[in-house]
Amino acid sequence: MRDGGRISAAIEVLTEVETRHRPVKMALKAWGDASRFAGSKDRAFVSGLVLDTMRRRRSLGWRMGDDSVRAAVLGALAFDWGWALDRIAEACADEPHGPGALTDAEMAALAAPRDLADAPVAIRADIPDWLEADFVRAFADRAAEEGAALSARAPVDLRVNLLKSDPERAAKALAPLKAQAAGVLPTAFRIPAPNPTERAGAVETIPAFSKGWFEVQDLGSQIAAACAGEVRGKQVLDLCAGGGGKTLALAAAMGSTGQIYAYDSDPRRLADTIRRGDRAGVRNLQIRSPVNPDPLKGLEGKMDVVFIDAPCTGTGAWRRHPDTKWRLTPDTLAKRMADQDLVLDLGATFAKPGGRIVYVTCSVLPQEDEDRVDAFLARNTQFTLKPATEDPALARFLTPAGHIRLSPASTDTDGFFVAVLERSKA
Ligand SMILES: C[S@@+](CC[C@H](N)C(=O)[O-])C[C@H]1O[C@@H](n2cnc3c(N)ncnc32)[C@H](O)[C@@H]1O
Repeated sequence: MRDGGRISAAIEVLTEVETRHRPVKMALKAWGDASRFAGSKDRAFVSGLVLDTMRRRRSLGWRMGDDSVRAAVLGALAFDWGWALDRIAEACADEPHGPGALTDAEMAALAAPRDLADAPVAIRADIPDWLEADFVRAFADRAAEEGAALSARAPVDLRVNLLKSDPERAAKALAPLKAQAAGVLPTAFRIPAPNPTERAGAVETIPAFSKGWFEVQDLGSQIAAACAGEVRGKQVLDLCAGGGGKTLALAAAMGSTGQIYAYDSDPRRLADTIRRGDRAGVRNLQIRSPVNPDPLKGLEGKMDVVFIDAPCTGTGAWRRHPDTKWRLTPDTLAKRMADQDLVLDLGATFAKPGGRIVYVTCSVLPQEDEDRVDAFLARNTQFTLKPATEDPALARFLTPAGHIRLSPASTDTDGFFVAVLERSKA
């Protein structure tokens, strides 16, 4: 495909997403299925342009002085991809597949865009208006900067699985992917975000991946799992195990000692945990599926650690799922907050005296983070707040209140929140 056709395809997909409220993944797949002539480079171009436009949808509209999909796509080419005006004009005017010649207004906007510094915080942060107050509450005068960082492309992070490998051997295996040690944790590696239109190296194609030497896991998620502290020989319940990202990190930290129980209210999600656990060489995992009666029977009051990777709005992962940013509603946020209260109260029943709850969200919204913890502590007086980590390497991420708060702008990770709550010994 020529560039004009690719740009038209991106406009078509985004229009589908915005007018018919289709998830971007589905709209891209539908376009791909209907465009058998499109090669892998075309597909990477179109999906890259669609996602980059979605990431900065509002600020692109502001800079172009035009909120249309077409203007935002043209803005993404100019301001994010660094295309010169001539190149954009030529591609757009390319008959018969280009999206049509640039108008005078488009040329003027591309040549001299409006200054983003004059825009309201929600536009500079590239967030819906209704979330501006929450971002200001979370980040004060850095709200726009944090929102902008959540609108960038994300790197691919990997966790070396110590049950199967070690950082030195994994580094050699990962060399073809240009992965570098990420710092902070010795097991964390990072492949930088690819340039626009470039395809990221496929981690799954490295032979060491099928051998279970490493997992794809954001550094923030790895730090959150590390907040469980010393887990060797312990009884650990991963109450919201989902596809098993944290379960596997916890199991590796346990070094096949003690016992880890993985539960999720959605049994389909646990299927991945079983498969991934096998590949990773995990030997101390018990799946507690809700398809069985009373799946958590026998664990009440016995756990050293109850890990709660709570259902949340996922605002901290907007770099990876930019369409969820525009689909989020106050109603969904309220539902997630109710879910969080529920899983915290449920989790409390499994902590033994002196045991800990590790409460994690991948959201930066205080209503899902500090507020849920405060509400829990008010309801459950036998729990007290502890510093979220005792690891000196992670202490720099602690807030004055003792929580961990991570975000792309401040810690170069996805957005995460961690709080540790300890049950009294009596
Ligand atoms: C953030 S995701 C978990 C991600 C997973 N821990 C990982 O690292 O890959 C939250 C999970 O909570 C589960 N969930 C929601 N409500 C729940 C409940 N009441 N009890 C247990 N799990 C619940 C969801 O099905 C979802 O899989």
